[in-house]
Amino acid sequence: MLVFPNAKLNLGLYITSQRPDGFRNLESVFVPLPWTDALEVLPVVAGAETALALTGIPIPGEPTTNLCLRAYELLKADFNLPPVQLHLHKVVPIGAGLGGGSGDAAFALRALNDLFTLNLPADALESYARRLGSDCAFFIRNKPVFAYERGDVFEDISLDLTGVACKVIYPGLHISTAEAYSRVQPHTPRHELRTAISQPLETWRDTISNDFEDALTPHYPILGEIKAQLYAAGATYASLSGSGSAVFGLFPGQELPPQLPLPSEYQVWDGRL
Ligand SMILES: C[C@](O)(CO)[C@H](O)COP(=O)(O)OP(=O)(O)OC[C@H]1O[C@@H](n2ccc(N)nc2=O)[C@H](O)[C@@H]1O
Ligand SMILES: Nc1ncnc2c1ncn2[C@@H]1O[C@H](COP(=O)(O)OP(=O)(O)OP(=O)(O)O)[C@@H](O)[C@H]1O
Repeated sequence: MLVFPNAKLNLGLYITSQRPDGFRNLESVFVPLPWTDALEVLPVVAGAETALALTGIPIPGEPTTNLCLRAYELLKADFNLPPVQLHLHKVVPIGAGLGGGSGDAAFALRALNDLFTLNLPADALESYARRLGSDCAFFIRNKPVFAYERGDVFEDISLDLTGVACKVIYPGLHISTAEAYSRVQPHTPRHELRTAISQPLETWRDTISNDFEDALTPHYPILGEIKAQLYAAGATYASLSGSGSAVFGLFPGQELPPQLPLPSEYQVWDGRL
């Protein structure tokens, strides 16, 4: 079985309070971003052991800690799964605020559920996904939502950005999620995100922000420079995604986002949502 785990964008992100479990409560709108890895999950021949092959962008850390394998182990603990051969081809930048690893984990759960006919409903898959990371649960249903608590509890919203031209720029700066959180002091959101997101996209520049962006930009000025470049190129809305360092711009009404003169080492995704 071959699947294509996508990334996500955060439209607005507010860190509202510290939780007793060490995590923070947040409010954000998540939307799928069709920048994808490729993941193959195959049952192996009798006698062979579970293995993971990795190609594409190198992933820091031991392959045994890869979220795809952790997803398999989680289900194997509850179901009698046979060994599998996994192949992950990594394309989505890591440490970018795009949820790349989380998408891999959630798509691995979904693929194993389908391949071995476990018949787990979405609620059950979300519970497994939450155990692998805060962002993982979003990728089970993989549709625009308002997210709260750890970013893993969802409310439906009527937001349709299908076809909107989008540019995502990753400047090669790996910002660890834990470091990013440590730089933000939780506070009451500046805007009511559910109300703001329901207003026309043209208003978002003044009403939707990302607390990580405010906290990280003074330390990493390049983030502000990329955002300014996107607005100068005609973006209607631009922001850091999640805890960065990827910055995106939305260009509604345009066939494709404009080309920008960017350093060749930057990773860029151009397309339509
Ligand atoms: C920044 C976001 O990408 C926004 O969608 C997510 O909140 C990050 O989610 P994630 O990468 O799945 O993060 P996790 O693997 O669950 O947690 C990594 C670290 O981030 C911090 N963390 C994460 C989520 C959260 N709601 N509060 C936190 O304080 C914790 O220090 C945790 O140890
Ligand atoms: N399949 C995977 N893809 C990417 N990173 C993985 C994967 N499996 C495990 N990891 C580990 O997770 C770390 C990246 O997590 P991190 O949260 O920084 O980035 P991310 O998942 O790409 O997106 P985000 O920044 O939105 O959380 C890597 O350093 C790596 O050790």
